[in-house]
Amino acid sequence: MNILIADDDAMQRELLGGFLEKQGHRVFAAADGEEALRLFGQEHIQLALLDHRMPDMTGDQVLERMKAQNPLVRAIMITAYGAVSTAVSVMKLGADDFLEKPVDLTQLLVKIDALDQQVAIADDVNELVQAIEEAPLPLDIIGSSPAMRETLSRVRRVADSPWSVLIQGETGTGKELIARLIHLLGSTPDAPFVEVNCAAIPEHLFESELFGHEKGAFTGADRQHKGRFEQARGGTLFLDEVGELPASLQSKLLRALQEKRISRVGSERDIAVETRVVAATNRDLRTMAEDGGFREDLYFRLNVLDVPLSPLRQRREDIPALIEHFIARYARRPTQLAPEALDVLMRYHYPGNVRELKHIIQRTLTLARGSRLQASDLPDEVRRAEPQDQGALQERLDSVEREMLVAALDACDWIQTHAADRLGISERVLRYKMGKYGIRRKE
Ligand SMILES: Nc1ncnc2c1ncn2[C@@H]1O[C@H](COP(=O)(O)OP(=O)(O)OP(=O)(O)O)[C@@H](O)[C@H]1O
Repeated sequence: MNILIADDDAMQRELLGGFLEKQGHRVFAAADGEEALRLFGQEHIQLALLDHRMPDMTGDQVLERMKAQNPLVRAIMITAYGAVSTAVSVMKLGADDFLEKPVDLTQLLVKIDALDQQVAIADDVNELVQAIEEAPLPLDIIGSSPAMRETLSRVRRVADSPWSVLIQGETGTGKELIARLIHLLGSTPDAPFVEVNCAAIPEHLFESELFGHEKGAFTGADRQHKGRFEQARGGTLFLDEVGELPASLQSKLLRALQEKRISRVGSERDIAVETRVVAATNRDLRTMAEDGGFREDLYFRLNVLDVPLSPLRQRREDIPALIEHFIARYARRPTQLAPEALDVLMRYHYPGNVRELKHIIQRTLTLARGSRLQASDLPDEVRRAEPQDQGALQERLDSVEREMLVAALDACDWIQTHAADRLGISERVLRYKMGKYGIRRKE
């Protein structure tokens, strides 16, 4: 096993390390929490032996962070002699076992043996997860920022299920692309992917567009017509801009989703439709549902699984790769980007997100004279855009947050559990934020 020992006592590290190495394990030793976390990030650690009391962090704080990176890591906490209550609490926090100091080496071996099987299972699961996360995507989707990686990992997890998915993000963030990806990674990638833009279809045509109609159902219905629901049978129906769906149709859509049956306009007959629904919106559908602008039951039906997409200005790390991608796709000859042009593009705030960046590159490629795109080739509104004063914004947000925390604590007589409840956050998050802003009760 690869075992990490974290203990500020050098003698203890050497004693345990030497002993475990003799048993055939690979040992990594750390003198404090920070070093332990660094090693954990670099090495494939299967078991951690953590001293509960270290100068910079407690063992359970270290373990909590390790678990955030790899929830299946195994850990034995080493506590002071007689500290049974600590031992119980560290087990609650996710350690598999504990040992009291001075560590009895025979007992240590017994405990490690007991964890052997679990380590093997954890390794298998991690390998599987990694293979899924790293499999190539069937579409060209650029994004290695943490936000985009999180989105893509979520997509991989939800794609294979039959449940409805709601993709939420500003205009141009790639919602349609993600919907197609969900379809292609799903269980019926060869079945149809049918799109309906709920904002583009006039209300009076909507029902027949979605559910179809029989010949003679209304004036002008000179032929039978299959609706998009039926066309998407066995595959995916993508409801774009679902927030724009008129109220009268929301209930009809809800019925179709609940009963998995539709009827064409002008027909009494029900038709069974096994269609997966993926919806997208740039509106805040939850607030709309709360305010009565969107049926709440339909919102819950659509939002069984949700995939949020961040605006491009919140994942600027993706901009260079996206530019490269669009240049490769649209340039007619080898083209480069001058560093000053990249600077300008990195600073711009992209209200139209990735679509806007794509249009900027297309436009610049058409108008630029040389094979090197200069800052002066970029559209005026991009060059002239005020740099986003992120520092100032963050400062304002922080000061508002701090004020809210203090007000809640004051109102609750500084009882943290109550204040956390009032703010709708966990007590742990409250404590973290109090630490961050140095909030202490005034004497
Ligand atoms: N991560 C990405 N990698 C590559 N291309 C992207 C990415 N995200 C978006 N695009 C491209 O940007 C354009 C806009 O994407 P898309 O139409 O999916 O956005 P949307 O969120 O559905 O927009 P709207 O809300 O206006 O319907 C498309 O040409 C798409 O291919």
